[in-house]
Amino acid sequence: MTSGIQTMNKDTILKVEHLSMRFGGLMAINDLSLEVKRGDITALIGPNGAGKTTVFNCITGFYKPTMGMISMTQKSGKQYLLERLSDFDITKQAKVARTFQNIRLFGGLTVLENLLVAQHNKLMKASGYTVMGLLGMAGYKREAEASIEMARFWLEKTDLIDRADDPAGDLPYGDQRRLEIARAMCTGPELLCLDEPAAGLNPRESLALNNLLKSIRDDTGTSVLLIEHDMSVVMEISDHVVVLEYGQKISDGTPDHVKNDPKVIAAYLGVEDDEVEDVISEELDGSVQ
Ligand SMILES: Nc1ncnc2c1ncn2[C@@H]1O[C@H](COP(=O)(O)OP(=O)(O)OP(=O)(O)O)[C@@H](O)[C@H]1O
Repeated sequence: MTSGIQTMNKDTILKVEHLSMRFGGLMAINDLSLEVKRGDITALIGPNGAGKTTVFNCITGFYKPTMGMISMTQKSGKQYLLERLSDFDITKQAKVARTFQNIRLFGGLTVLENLLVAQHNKLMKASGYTVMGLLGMAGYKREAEASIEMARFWLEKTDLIDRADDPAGDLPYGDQRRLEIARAMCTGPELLCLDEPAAGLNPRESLALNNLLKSIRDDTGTSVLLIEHDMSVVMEISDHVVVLEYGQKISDGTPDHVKNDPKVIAAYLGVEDDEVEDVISEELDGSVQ
């Protein structure tokens, strides 16, 4: 895991500034600022309804924020203001990919086809957007081979190579979750946003997911932003954790820092800050008896 000092030296890939999102009378996100460092796994955590998915939806263009700025800086130095782009361009130009809380694969297509469809934009560009291009151009053939190679790489990495020709909908749940991540990686993202990737996984699948995410960070340099309720996953793989409650940030730092932050303990136990000490000692007394 990355030390705090190394993290300070990293540059910022995503900067969320004064983000607010209102749904009618409900302020789901209220003046939220946070940063994601390049090459880190950053976890966004918080109790149910804290606003985590809403933040994801603002970053990935599914919602237009009521206020605030979301800037993404690519490795090349190119910058994008995500709140001004469509969801399509956030993936295509800014290179932000995401998965959803509820799996959204093409269940009737094979595992391999799901990974090839993800690379459709690149292939169409290589064809010059013409049928003749599809049929004859050398550039298209090269790109098609590269797409298959990319799909094969991620099938191996996610341990799905033996299921390549099976319909995605036939895979067990844990395999489908990994396929979603493979599909997102096939778009060549610089930032990968994962909404509850460990939800519904058994301990063996959860361990495989941890290893996959660490390998995505370490071997490809892709930055990862994840929402996760499973604290064993968050504490094991994150370099940086941001905690939300009622649409506001209540803690931000290393996993150790947030784990011991009284505000976070209070949020998870559902008590006021000044009652935390009492509740913790009561819990300890209870566990000793
Ligand atoms: N499209 C919407 N319209 C109205 N209210 C919404 C909408 N999306 C989210 N909300 C509300 O915004 C608040 C934050 O919801 P959100 O789904 O972002 O929380 P969350 O932290 O992701 O929760 P969970 O952990 O349960 O997924 C909730 O009160 C939710 O009901």
